[in-house]
Amino acid sequence: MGIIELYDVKKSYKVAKRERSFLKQLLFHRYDEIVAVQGINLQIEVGEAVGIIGPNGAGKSTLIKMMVGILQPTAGTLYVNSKVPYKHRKQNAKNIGVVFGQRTQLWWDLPLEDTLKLHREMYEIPDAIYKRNIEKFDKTLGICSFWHQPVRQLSLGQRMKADLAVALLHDPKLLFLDEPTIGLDVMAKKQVRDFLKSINGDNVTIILTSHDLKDIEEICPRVIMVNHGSIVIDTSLSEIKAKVSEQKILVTFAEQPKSIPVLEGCKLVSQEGDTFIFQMDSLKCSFTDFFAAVGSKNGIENISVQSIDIDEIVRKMYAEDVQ
Ligand SMILES: Nc1ncnc2c1ncn2[C@@H]1O[C@H](COP(=O)(O)OP(=O)(O)OP(=O)(O)O)[C@@H](O)[C@H]1O
Repeated sequence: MGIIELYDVKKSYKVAKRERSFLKQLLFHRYDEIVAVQGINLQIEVGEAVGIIGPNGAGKSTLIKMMVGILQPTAGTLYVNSKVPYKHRKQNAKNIGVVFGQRTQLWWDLPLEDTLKLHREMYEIPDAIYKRNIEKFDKTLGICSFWHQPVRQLSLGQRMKADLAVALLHDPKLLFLDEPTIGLDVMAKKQVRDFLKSINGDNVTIILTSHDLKDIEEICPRVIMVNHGSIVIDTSLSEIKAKVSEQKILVTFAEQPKSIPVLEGCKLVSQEGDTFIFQMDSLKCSFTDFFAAVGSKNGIENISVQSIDIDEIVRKMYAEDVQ
């Protein structure tokens, strides 16, 4: 059995319908139904690191909230650690860690030290494990350098590190993260990503949602793309990249080009200084065709090929509403 299993899970929200007249609004309580998740089947095994991506409003947070036990599915069955999360919220909480980048579990006016000690009491963490974990988090995240500072004084990066320490203090085997690197600088992002990779190496299963695809690319071998409440892709980012047949060709001409030929499957997209940037679909146009057409009209000084950036690929997939 997987650590997470979903069978035809659905979730819809009821929102009060806005009536045209105030009287109608007062007298009738009518509702609209928003379907956030529609019939998802999914299995995640122990030790996996899975990235959940999708455009705004796709249903990612709703999906995670059901796994965490905050929300009850409207239909279908969902198991986390063989338990139904919303029915066994306390027990589920003992086995999972949760980090929501936009919110914090830390006590705002207390130093980090006090939140961690409170957490130790709540989760009945033995002293030896508490000590071992604090040492580990200090070594990897440097938490002791801001140990005595009230949380409200911490920088965003320090707060995220503190949140990770709190979420993992009780040694959960499953960690949920929603936008863990939002607002962090490049150094802090790297530290958080390295840390997550290392705990995944220690067999902690990771479920991560992020709009920063570098998080996904670095941490998650498996990627699930959600759109309109359904899973539209379940694969790896390298698979997604491999399926994309488009490439960027950067050309510097020996002198100002006389004319740029029109070629099927290849278009000039921009120019940066002396460099002309073409986008070529290798299914429609070969490199030889490109070279023959463009190079025969103008002398080429330098040419290089770049694969399309992952952000660009996924942005395009969202825009095309992939099915
Ligand atoms: N509490 C709620 N009440 C009513 N509708 C909701 C509620 N929460 C979410 N929704 C709706 O459900 C749909 C899915 O929302 P959800 O927050 O799960 O998407 P998301 O993929 O996490 O989006 P984002 O990337 O912007 O965080 C959206 O249409 C949203 O408006």
